Amino acid sequence: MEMISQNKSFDGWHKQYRHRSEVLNCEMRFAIYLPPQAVQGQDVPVLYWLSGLTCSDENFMQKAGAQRVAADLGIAIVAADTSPRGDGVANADQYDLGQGAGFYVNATQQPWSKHYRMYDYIVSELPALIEATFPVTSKRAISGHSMGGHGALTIALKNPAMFSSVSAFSPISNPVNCPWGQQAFTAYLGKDRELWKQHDASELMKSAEVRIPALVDQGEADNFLVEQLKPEALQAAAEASDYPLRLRLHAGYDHSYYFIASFIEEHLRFHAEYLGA
Ligand SMILES: N[C@@H](CCC(=O)N[C@@H](CSC=O)C(=O)NCC(=O)O)C(=O)O
Repeated sequence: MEMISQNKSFDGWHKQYRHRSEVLNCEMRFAIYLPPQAVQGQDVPVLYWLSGLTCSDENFMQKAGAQRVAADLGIAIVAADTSPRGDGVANADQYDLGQGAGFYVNATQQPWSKHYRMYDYIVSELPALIEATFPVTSKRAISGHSMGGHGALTIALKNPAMFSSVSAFSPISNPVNCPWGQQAFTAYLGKDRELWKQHDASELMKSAEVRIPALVDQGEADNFLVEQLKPEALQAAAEASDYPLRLRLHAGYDHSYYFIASFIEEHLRFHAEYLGA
């Protein structure tokens, strides 16, 4: 693993690393924010952040403004990339499939299955690397935006013992019923829609047996809201299964990082409560 940048921030450090991923079969990059408590030798809990379509490890770290509160609370933040990358990695012409659009699933279909195993990368390889390398505890939370909100919710719902809480901004809440999800799941998982449901937050929430606290924020002026995001499906699933979901709608906010920056402090404080930070 090689460090490729570091910047001091709120008495902690933002660092970017390059590493070889055995799961994804390519070189990957991630970013970590280590709060001052970690710099001073204390082991701290970790929030994993999953970004949306077209993003890398950089969007959240540069735009969300999370470092001040993470420093205050003593939480490390790991921002993953959104897909495998490189010249030898399959890609597509559009922004919502292929590199930058891994959808946090393990692809079973050609030509994607050789590299696109983002589910295993986020659930296994990346946390193992982080916990072996940095001064962190095994207390974890997970959050994300849009495609990354879908990733955070589905990964937490499928692995509730791994995370103490989950949150999302503007998640793709019901991918089996929206164009982004249908396109990605057809390409990565094939045509069997029953298999898609294993990666659909609304479907998973209906039948969740172990329930970790969930917070979702959604802007009402989001131009993807009606066609792609469908938070009403998640709300209905939570009501049907009595899931502890807090879904908040915010007038005037759109899909951008201006929205995320407005509410990230509340998400960090929500996670801190369950992380014991
Ligand atoms: N370029 C596309 C829209 C891409 C986009 O809006 N990406 C969002 C995530 S959308 C869902 O996963 C994003 O976070 N962009 C990066 C940023 O820094 O804002 C288009 O033209 O429609």
